[in-house]
Amino acid sequence: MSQSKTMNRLFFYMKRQRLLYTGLTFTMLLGVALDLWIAWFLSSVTNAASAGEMERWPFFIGLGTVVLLFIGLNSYLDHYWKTKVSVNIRKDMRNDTMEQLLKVSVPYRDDNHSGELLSRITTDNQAVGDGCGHTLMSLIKNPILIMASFVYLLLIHWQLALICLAIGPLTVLIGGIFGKLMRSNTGKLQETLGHMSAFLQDVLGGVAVYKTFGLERKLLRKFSRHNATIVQLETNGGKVEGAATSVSEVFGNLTFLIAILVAAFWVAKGSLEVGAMLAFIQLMNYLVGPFMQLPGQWASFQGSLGRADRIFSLLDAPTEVENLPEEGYANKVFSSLTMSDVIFQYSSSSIPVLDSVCFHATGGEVVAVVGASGGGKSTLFKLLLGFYPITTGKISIDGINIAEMSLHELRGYFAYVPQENHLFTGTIRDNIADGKADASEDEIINAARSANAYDFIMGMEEGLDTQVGERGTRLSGGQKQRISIARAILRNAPVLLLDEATAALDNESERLVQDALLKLMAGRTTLVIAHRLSTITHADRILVMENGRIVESGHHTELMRQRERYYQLYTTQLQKEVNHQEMLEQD
Ligand SMILES: Nc1ncnc2c1ncn2[C@@H]1O[C@H](COP(=O)(O)OP(=O)(O)OP(=O)(O)O)[C@@H](O)[C@H]1O
Repeated sequence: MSQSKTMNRLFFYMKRQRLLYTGLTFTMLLGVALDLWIAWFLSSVTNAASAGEMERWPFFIGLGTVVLLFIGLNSYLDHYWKTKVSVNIRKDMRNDTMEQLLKVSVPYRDDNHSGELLSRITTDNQAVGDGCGHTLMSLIKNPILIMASFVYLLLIHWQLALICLAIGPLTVLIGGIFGKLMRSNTGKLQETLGHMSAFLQDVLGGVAVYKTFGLERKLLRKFSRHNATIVQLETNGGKVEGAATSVSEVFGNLTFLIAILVAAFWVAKGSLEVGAMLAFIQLMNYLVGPFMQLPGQWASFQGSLGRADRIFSLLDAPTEVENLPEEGYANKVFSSLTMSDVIFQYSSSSIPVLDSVCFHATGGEVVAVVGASGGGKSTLFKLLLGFYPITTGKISIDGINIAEMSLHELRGYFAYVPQENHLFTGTIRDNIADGKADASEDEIINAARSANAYDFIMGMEEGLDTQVGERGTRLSGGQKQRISIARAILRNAPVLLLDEATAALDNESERLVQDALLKLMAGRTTLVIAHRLSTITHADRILVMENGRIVESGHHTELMRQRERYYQLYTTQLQKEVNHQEMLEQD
């Protein structure tokens, strides 16, 4: 994104803080005036001292005290308002980024690691906020202070003032060169930090795997590589900043020294008062100091613009919806679902994952989808949920093409129990209540009871208020599943999408989960991806999927009679279970 475009977009956020910026303009101008006043004060006191005018001392003391109070108050407001501007802009951007993260399409999420996206809302957001507060205000104040000091210097001694001004073009040049270098370095640094945070998220989420596989050293080595790149880029940044500072310091101090020597020469010649020379030195600080700071500040602001680019590229990402849907909405009526000749392929692949898929399900039916791994079963669910647009064919619910429905309306038909039950950090109550907005206590308890979760919840010290931990790590697999089922019960949507868990549970836990599922399925149309075929022998219809095609369809007995693909799958699995049982008995 071009720099002016980024600035324009940032300006949109800054405009909302116009009151604070107005206040900051006032404190900035007052700050400049107070700085100049110090120079004037220095000159007046020195000249009065040289002239022996001691009677003016009470006036100087009184004035100095009042102005000091002003300086204190102004400095407080200036600092506070800069921080407030930065905090407010960060808050607005964080909200927009979070809203966008919730709206982006599933394909976009497939292509972008969550850790990487996370850094946009954390470190990038921080840097942009800082850029719009302290850095930006210094970038505006410094040239004003430089100009005001220059005018004052002109009034004192125009030849000296012109010598001081020689530093100006040089600083602009340094700022231009180093600012560009800094922006490019910051961009690379952010990218690497993003990769590192993605890596960290993966590692922290896989504690059991890295501990049992002994991957600690390997992960540390990988982390060290990210770390080394960061060190390299930060060191480069330090070099660029250091070079900018040192070049501007050398030239700044050179100008300062030349001007002082020339001023002292004119004092010696009698064409400049000592007081004026002191004021001159003070003003030189206001002129040279800001000039020297400008390249660094400009470089830092460029860095913030680089971070803003990253946030805006996320804000521009394709979204599924314009507005976030209403919370916990579920349709109550459903009569039929039809998939006709659906062909679908993921953008990253050239082969269709689903190929001419057709099926029909009516209200109250249980349809099981079975087949070898990678056959396209989960993809079928993802298409029904509208996660990806289909390439060819049609999916309709109650006779309406889902492409013509809002995603909100479409998803209102479904309750989803995924294979890996995702619980959000919070209490058991919060997680169950996610099924329905404003669920009452009774509704939550009834859902927990129907899901066979109530007894174990009440057995816990804090009952429904028990914290589930990160992604539910404080609960067992079966407990998580039952909470997930309770959430789906509370949602009370007419179609249930059930991705049967492959993880084996012990017999008792399995019985409780199966019983909870039967209660959840009662009165609902259910599409179930089944991995253990023994659980779906009573399904109204079984679809056998292979390489993206439905190769067989019918009732269990019918398919067994045909002795084809389903028969093979079923008997193979049955044989495996028998072998497993025999092994256990021998042990
Ligand atoms: N987001 C994605 N992007 C690209 N390809 C994908 C994506 N998700 C799945 N696939 C591919 O699509 C194919 C079907 O995957 P899918 O998850 O639908 O299979 P499945 O039948 O549910 O398998 P399983 O029983 O192992 O869960 C696989 O080859 C998989 O690699």
